[in-house]
This record gives sequence, C-alpha cells and structure tokens, in this order.
Amino acid sequence: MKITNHKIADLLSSRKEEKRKSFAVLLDPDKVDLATFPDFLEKAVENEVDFFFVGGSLITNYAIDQLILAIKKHTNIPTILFPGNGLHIDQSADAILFLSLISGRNPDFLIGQHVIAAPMLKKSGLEVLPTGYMLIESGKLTTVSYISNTIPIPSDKPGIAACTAMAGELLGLKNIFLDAGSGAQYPVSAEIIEAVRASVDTPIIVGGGINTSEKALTAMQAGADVIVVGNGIEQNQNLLSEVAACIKMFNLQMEKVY
Ligand SMILES: CC(C)=CCC/C(C)=C/CC/C(C)=C/CC/C(C)=C/COP(=O)(O)OP(=O)(O)O
Ligand SMILES: O=P(O)(O)OC[C@@H](O)CO
Ligand SMILES: [Mg+2]
Repeated sequence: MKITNHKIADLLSSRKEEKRKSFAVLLDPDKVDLATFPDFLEKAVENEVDFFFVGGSLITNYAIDQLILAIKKHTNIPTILFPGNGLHIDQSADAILFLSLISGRNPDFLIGQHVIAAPMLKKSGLEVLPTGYMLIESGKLTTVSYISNTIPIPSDKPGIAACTAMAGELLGLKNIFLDAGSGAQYPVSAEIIEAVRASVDTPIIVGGGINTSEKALTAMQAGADVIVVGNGIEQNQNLLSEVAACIKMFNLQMEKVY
C-alpha cells in the first residue's frame, strides 16, 4: 500500500488560516483542445493559477491522462481530480476530491461509489481530499443535479446549508465544496457562503456560475477559500486573468490588514 502525503490538504488549511484565497480552474476533459492547450497553460502559469480541477459529471472522451500529461509537461500547477464517478480516477493526478454528495439523498453518491473506488485509491498514491459536496439551487437544472439524481439545497435556505456543512464536518470531512453546478444561472449566494463559513472550520471551495471577477469577489468576501471557474473561462479566456487579478488583489489587501 502506497503512503500518500498531505501536501494539498496542508496547503488548503494553512491558506485558510492565513485568509489567503486560491484560484482553481476547472478543466472539462471533453472540452479541452489539446492542440491549443499549451498556450492556455502558459497563461495559467503567468496568472499564478493555484490548482487545476479536472473532471465532469459525464465524460465521454476518455483523455484525462493526456490532459494531465500536458499539464505536467508545461506547468507545476497541482492537478486535482474532480470526479463525477469512480471511472474518472487517474493515477497521474496529484490529488482527488473524494466527494460525498451530502446535500443529496442518493446513497450511491454518498458512499456507494466510494466503496468501489477505495481499494484503487489506497493503492494509487493519490492524495485523497475528503470533501463534503453540496449542491445549491441555481436557477436551472444543472448537469450534476440531473446525473447525480439529487435535488440541490434551496438557495434561500442558508440554515439548511449550514446544518448540512456542520454534519459533514462532524463526520470528519476536511473540506466543504459549495457548488451551484457548472454553468449555473446564478452562483452560490453570499448569504449561503456566510452561513456555512460561520458554521464550520474547514476550507470552503465555491464554484458554479462564477463568470465575472465581481462574483468571485463576492464569494471571497463571504468566506470562500477557493474559487472555481470553468464555463466562464471556456467562453471567455480573458476571464482567467481577470479573476486571477481579483484574487491577487484580495490577498494583497489581506496582507496589509494582518
Ligand atoms: C468516489 C468517487 C471517485 C466518485 C464519486 C464522486 C461524487 C460523489 C460526485 C458528486 C456528483 C458529481 C456528478 C460531481 C461532478 C461535478 C463536476 C466535475 C462538475 C463539472 O461540471 P459538469 O457537471 O460536467 O457540467 P457541464 O455540463 O458544464 O460539463
Ligand atoms: O463551470 P462553472 O459554472 O464555472 O462551475 C465550476 C464548477 O464549480 C462546477 O462544478
Ligand atoms: Mg462537464
């Protein structure tokens, strides 16, 4: 059995303590064009992207390994699997978000996939990041809600979100991921993020529908530790540098305050 390290977990918790925010770019293996990918990676390095999240609810083009190979060739940015199911595990990544979909009541996404994946993960050497994954209602039916067959938490019920996150933390989950779902009509609200921030001590990852730097700023001010952007950058590559600049500015201001 391979011994795994805690490099990324330690990074996430120390940054949370220091109130330093991180930027994660979601790469959908079905949408990345490997021919132009090196240019994109160069831009990610220039803009000091902290993490790549690699995954999707449904992946049809099984090229995760090629994607990770290209990332490793051109950058040192840690690559974290963001799997939709156990078929999306690739040992060449640095870590995996071991998501339990705690906002839903589908046993397969709460524990079923995990039982199947566990022996492979133990052998893989991947750093495992136990994460409570919470879907928040976002104005439209998202792929992840449909595929996982779970209903999201109502967006006007911060109390439900807070209790769900507390339960996840008490169960031993080390991160909470608040996701409005990819391409969400509106992102997770400040009210929901604040309620969760006030209820748990874990790092909070926030994604879904963050397609402007203002939305990233709102999430950070509410207590998000990691900002995830996928669709917004697929549609407009300039968003990468805009969000990166916004996060950098936020972190610089924090340094002055503390
Ligand atoms: C235990 C293992 C290895 C897997 C289970 C993992 C769980 C519980 C996943 C939760 C549900 C799920 C399907 C998450 C996938 C989230 C994800 C990577 C979303 C990215 O966006 P898409 O939902 O693919 O949206 P698009 O339609 O825009 O591509
Ligand atoms: O694609 P977007 O809407 O940025 O969402 C990112 C991610 O949090 C989805 O699971
Ligand atoms: Mg996808």
